[in-house]
Amino acid sequence: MTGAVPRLPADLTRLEQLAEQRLGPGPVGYVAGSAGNGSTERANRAALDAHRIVPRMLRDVSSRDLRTELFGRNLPAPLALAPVGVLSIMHPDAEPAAARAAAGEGVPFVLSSASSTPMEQVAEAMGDGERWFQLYWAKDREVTRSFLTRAKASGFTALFVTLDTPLLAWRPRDLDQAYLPFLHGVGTANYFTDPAFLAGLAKPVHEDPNAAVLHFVGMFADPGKTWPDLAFLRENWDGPIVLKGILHPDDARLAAEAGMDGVVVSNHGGRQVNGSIGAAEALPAVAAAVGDRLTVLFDSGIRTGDDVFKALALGADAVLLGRPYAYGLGLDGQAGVTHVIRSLLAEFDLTLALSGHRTPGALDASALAG
Ligand SMILES: Cc1cc2nc3c(=O)[nH]c(=O)nc-3n(C[C@H](O)[C@H](O)[C@H](O)COP(=O)(O)O)c2cc1C
Ligand SMILES: O=C(O)C(=O)c1ccccc1
Repeated sequence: MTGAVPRLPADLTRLEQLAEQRLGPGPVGYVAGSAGNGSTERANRAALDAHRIVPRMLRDVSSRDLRTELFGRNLPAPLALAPVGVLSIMHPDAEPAAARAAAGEGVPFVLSSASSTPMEQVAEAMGDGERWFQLYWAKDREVTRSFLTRAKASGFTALFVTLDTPLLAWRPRDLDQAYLPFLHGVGTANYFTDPAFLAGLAKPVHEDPNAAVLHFVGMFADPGKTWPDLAFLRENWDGPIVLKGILHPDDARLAAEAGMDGVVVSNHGGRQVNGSIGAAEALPAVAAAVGDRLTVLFDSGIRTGDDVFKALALGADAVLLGRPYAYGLGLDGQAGVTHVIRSLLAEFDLTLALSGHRTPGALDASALAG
């Protein structure tokens, strides 16, 4: 044995508890926490657990192929890392470390608008690794336009527009601990380096950092947006656009009508509308409504390889992973994220094989009971 950090467990569901033991209560509380009394976070798990896999036998699973095409890109597996803001609260290496781990495995990294590292630096850390940019759609149109220009110039190929966070939800853990990272300027890196954002400040950031943070809090998202506003994004982004936070099949249809390329069926990991439907409960109806027209991605509650299997069987083309990689980062930096990606995909590959399937595309509802 070398080094002080023990190997991370093969059972990824143990990471949250380990992170609680080894990292500070504020940061871990922020990542692990959810909205309200946590009933939607529990519903996410219950919705996945309610389905059971019904394995098939004698189907020659000696070789499997996890490769998946998304938005015209050939990926090694139906997996990407979800946009998670403020990652420097987990580890000083933050987004560049997580992004390097993703790039090393060929897995796309979705960079949050609220990252603790400017997008240009994350892009540089990734080399030619596949990167997608998550947009918090700001009130200030020039900031949005500038973000799109910067993201394009930095090699981000797809745009993920998060619709479920026009306001931050009531999150009791953060309120009780008085822990809100962005009030200390964490998560503002893309804004504080943006000429359009800086132009909106009365004084430079170093002269009045509190005013700059308050300006960020007041403008990073916009509860006034409606469906016709998507035309602005379509005009200013020539790559794929994916709407994140879709739960209703009618919203998925509206996304298709607005010329979008995909949706992420997600409730933000239970961090926004407490009391809302478990994300996996919403997946079949969304896939039935738009699966032939749009790429359907899924997140919220994925913890194991069998969860990936179930999401694909319920109609997703691929999944995003949120909290588990943030814990991996917190516990062991880039190596921790690599561990999480490899473990999840190895378990998924074995679940696929042992259930009698060779490719992700072979999965449908007939693989499940319940
Ligand atoms: C600490 C934290 C920060 C997040 N920040 C963002 C963000 O900046 N943008 C976004 O679209 N989603 C954000 N999310 C939501 C994730 O992209 C994803 O939807 C969610 O974590 C998936 O659920 P899971 O954590 O159960 O895998 C965040 C989630 C966490 C836990
Ligand atoms: O915490 C979150 O879920 C989130 O989406 C967010 C929003 C703004 C800043 C940092 C994270």
